[in-house]
Parts: sequence; structure tokens; C-alpha cells
Amino acid sequence: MIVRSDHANERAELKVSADVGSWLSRRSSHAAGWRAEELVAAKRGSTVSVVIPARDEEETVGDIVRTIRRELMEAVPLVDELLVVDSRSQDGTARVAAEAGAAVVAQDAVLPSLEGMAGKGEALWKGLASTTGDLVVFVDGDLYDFSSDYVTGLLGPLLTDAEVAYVKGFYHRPLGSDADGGGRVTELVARPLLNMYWPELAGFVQPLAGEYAGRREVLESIPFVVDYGVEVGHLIDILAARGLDALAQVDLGKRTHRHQSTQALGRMSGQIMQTVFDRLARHGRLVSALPPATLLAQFRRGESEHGVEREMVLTDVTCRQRPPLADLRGEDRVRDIA
Ligand SMILES: O=c1ccn([C@@H]2O[C@H](COP(=O)(O)OP(=O)(O)O)[C@@H](O)[C@H]2O)c(=O)[nH]1
Ligand SMILES: O=C(O)[C@@H](COP(=O)(O)O)O[C@H]1O[C@H](CO)[C@@H](O)[C@H](O)[C@H]1O
Repeated sequence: MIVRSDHANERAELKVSADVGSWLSRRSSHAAGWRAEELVAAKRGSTVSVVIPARDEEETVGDIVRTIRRELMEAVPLVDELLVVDSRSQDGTARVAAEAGAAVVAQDAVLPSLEGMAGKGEALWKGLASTTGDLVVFVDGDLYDFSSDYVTGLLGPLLTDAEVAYVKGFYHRPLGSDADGGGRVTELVARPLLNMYWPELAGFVQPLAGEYAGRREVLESIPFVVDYGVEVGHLIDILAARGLDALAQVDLGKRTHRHQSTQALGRMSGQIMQTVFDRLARHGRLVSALPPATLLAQFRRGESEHGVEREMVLTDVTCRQRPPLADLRGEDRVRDIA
């Protein structure tokens, strides 16, 4: 372990808490340790759904679906249900996913009595509402080198330890020629904030990982932030509801995916920070005199309007969320698989 301190006069050795240290060794595993055939035996009648949120992912979603179908549905009956949630795509995502063998549902067609919202968390929540598996695995649709180990790795702890409720993937995340340059919002925003306010979660290597899995009863008992705040909201809410030992992480090796622009990640960061501040208030960890403003102003090259030679781009980053699915009873809870 590399221990650094920027305080020259620091003598004491820096250490994470004993709880985080023991959690790291107890609740971290490697995807290679979980074989599909053994996990099929461990299902013992439980069912597994995979949900892929996809907005304009026609280039990558097909290979992900084919790999899961071939290796985890046809070769071994590990995955019982594979759903792609078409998240208001403007390209051929729905067609490509269906041709590859996935069930496909349009995000806005799920729970149609509710007003549709935009965002990744909305796609995930609608995917949860449209599936029935006892265990649900979420996989992003923009991955370039997806391996079925991602799914077996995430299912391993859930199928072999009843105490585990939710499993995050972690991986090396290249960005161009930098082998570990990816995860920019993780490193610049999410990790510092979580270490400040939820140091219990400091052991998560990739707190924003888009590949994770959980027990349905847990996933249906928590709210889903409808935008990119969904992942950080899950970690904070499950920690509060079930404790650190209900959480685990699995080394999935390497992950390459389509990267967004810095401006887009700026909006993502705003959404994540709004979620963190919402949870700080909800969980009583920070009382602020003024709630954070929710309008993000960014600037890009363009026509000046306010005396600067830039175009101002305004985004509302208010933290909006869907209630726990378990709270929706009656006719609203319908399965809308297309
Ligand atoms: O409104 C949205 C935004 C994103 N996504 C999907 O969520 C995953 C992760 O989103 P993205 O790649 O934009 O995030 P990044 O990986 O760049 O952080 C991808 O499969 C997207 O297609 C979605 O379904 N709806
Ligand atoms: O981890 C991150 O910093 C961001 C951006 O990653 P890159 O800098 O584009 O590799 O990606 C993640 O964050 C999103 C918000 O939680 C997740 O929804 C994505 O699945 C995940 O890729």
C-alpha cells in the first residue's frame, strides 16, 4: 500500500478505518473465482435478470447481448431474462438489441401512467420494473470489450453469500493511451465527496461503476435517482439501510467504454453532487444554511450574450428520483416487455 501525506510534518501513518480495512479483505473478490457452471448450481431455484440501459448504443449493445445470450443463457442457464431498456435512443439501438436476441422495452412505455423522465437512473428503474429476476444485474450498453465474466463475477457473491445484497464491479479504466485515465468523475468528484462524508465507503475502488448487481427486494426498497446520480445514491442508501457488510465488490479486470466530453461530465458531476447533498440532508449528515443551487451554467465557444465571447449553456441538475418500486402497488406495477 502506498501511503502519502502532503503535510511535510505529518509523522503518524495514514490509515483507513479498521472497518474499511476488514471490509476490503472480506468483501472483495475476483471474477475469475466464479465459474458459470458452479453458479447455476448455486441458483437453487432463484432467477436472474440482466438489464442494459441503452441510449444511442447501436454500435455496442448487439455484441453485449449476443455474448450474454450465447454464454450465459444458451450454454448454461445462468441468466433467465435479458432486457435492453431503450432510453429515448435516436439511433437503431432497439432494433440492434432485438436482432441480437434481447427483450427490448422503450423507457417511456413502462409504467405509462407516470410522467416519463429522462436519464440513466430512469432507464434502470424502468428496467427493474419490467423484469422479475430475484437477482438483477445492470450492465452499461456502451462497453467495447464486454466479457460474460462481468455477469458471473457480479453474481458470485450474491449466489454464494446470503448476507450480500449488492455487488459493484471494479476494473482498470483506460482513457486513450492512459491505462488508468478513465473514471474522471469518480476521481475528481465522487471519491473525494464519499471519503469526506461517507468514509465507510472509502474501500470501493469504482463507486460509480456502471456494472453492478443486487437482490430485487433490496433494489425495490430504495429510490432511484433518475439521472447519473443513481449509482452514488444506491451506495449511500443501501449502506444506511443494510450496513457496509451487505455490500461487496468484484474485480472485473478492465473496462473500455465510449467516453463523454468534459462538458457532459461536468453535467454528470453536477447531478452526482446534487445527489450527495440531497443524501447529506436526508441522512442528517450535513445541515446547510442554504440548499445548493440547482442551475449549472457552463460556457462554450459561441455567440456572446453577456459581454463574454462564449455561449452560456444552462442545465437544471436538480436531484429528481423515483420512489422505491415496492411503494408502487396495484395497477401501476405492470410488466411492459415489448
Ligand atoms: O439517459 C440515459 C443516459 C445514459 N444511458 C445509458 O447508461 C449507460 C452509461 O451512460 P454513459 O455511457 O452516458 O455514462 P458514462 O459511462 O460515460 O459515464 C450507457 O449504456 C448509456 O446508454 C441511458 O440509458 N439513458
Ligand atoms: O466513473 C466515471 O467517472 C464516469 C465517466 O467515466 P470516464 O471518465 O468517461 O471513463 O463513468 C461512470 O459514471 C456514471 C455515473 O455514475 C455511470 O453511470 C457510468 O456507468 C460510469 O461509466
